[in-house]
Amino acid sequence: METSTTVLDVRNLSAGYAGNQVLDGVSFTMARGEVVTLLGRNGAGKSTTLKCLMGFIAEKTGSIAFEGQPIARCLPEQIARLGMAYCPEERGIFSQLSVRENLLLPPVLRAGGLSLDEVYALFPNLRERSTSQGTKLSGGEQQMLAIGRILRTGAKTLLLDEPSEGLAPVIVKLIARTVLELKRRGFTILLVEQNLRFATELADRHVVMETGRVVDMLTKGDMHRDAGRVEAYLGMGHA
Ligand SMILES: Nc1ncnc2c1ncn2[C@@H]1O[C@H](COP(=O)(O)OP(=O)(O)OP(=O)(O)O)[C@@H](O)[C@H]1O
Repeated sequence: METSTTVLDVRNLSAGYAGNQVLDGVSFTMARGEVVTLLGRNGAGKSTTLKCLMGFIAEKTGSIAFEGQPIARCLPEQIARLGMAYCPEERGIFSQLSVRENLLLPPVLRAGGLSLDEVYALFPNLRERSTSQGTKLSGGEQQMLAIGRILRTGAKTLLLDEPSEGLAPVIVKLIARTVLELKRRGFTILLVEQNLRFATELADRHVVMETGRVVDMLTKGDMHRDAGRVEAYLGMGHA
C-alpha cells in the first residue's frame, strides 16, 4: 500500500534476459529512511531486481513507482535525476583515474549531493588515497569509492549490490557503520547481501527471494527471534 512515506513501490515486476524470465512477479515497498536487504541464494534474481529499478533492463512488465512517479519505462539517467543511485557488484571504478577523478565523474544531479570534503569526511581513507589510481586500491577502498561516488549525485535512495563481498571483516564493519550513518542522515537504502550477519546488523527489513519471487518478508525483530527461518531459505545450517 502506498503511503506518503513510500519511496519505492514495486508491483508484480517480471523481467528477463533475451526471453529467459528471471523475475516472476516481484512486489515490495520501501519507506523513506528504511534499510532493506534482498536476501536469497545465488541466481534468485536479487541483482536483476536492482538493475530493473535503475532502468538497466528494458525487458520487464509490472509497475515501479519511485517518489510517486512511474519509472518502469524510464531510462537510467531519468531515474538518476529523480534521486536514485546504483552501486554495482563489480563496483565500476575507472582504473586509469585517480580516486579524486573517479569521485568527480558523476554529475551532481540534485541539491544535497556531498562535496568531495564531505565524502572524504565519511571515508578518511579516500582522502589519503585521493591521488592513487583506481588499480592501486584495495577491495575495501574501491567499495568506499563506489559508494562515495554515488553520494555526490545528490541521490537519497541508494541501491547497493553486495557491498561487503570479498572484504576483510574490519572493512565490512566500516562499510556497515557508513550505511548506518547514511540511514541516520535520512537515506533510503536497498542492499543485496549474502553476508547474513552484515545484513542483520543493518537492515530494518529483509525481503527473501527464491527463483525470481519474493517468498518471505522479515522484520528486524523476526530475524532476531527466528534466525533459522531465513537460514533455511539460504540453505545454511543444514550441512
Ligand atoms: N546479463 C545476463 N544475461 C543473461 N542471464 C543473466 C544475466 N544476468 C543474470 N542472469 C541470470 O539471471 C538469473 C538471476 O541472476 P541475478 O544476478 O539477478 O541473481 P542474484 O540473486 O543476484 O544472484 P548472484 O548473487 O549470483 O548475482 C541467473 O540465472 C543468472 O544466470
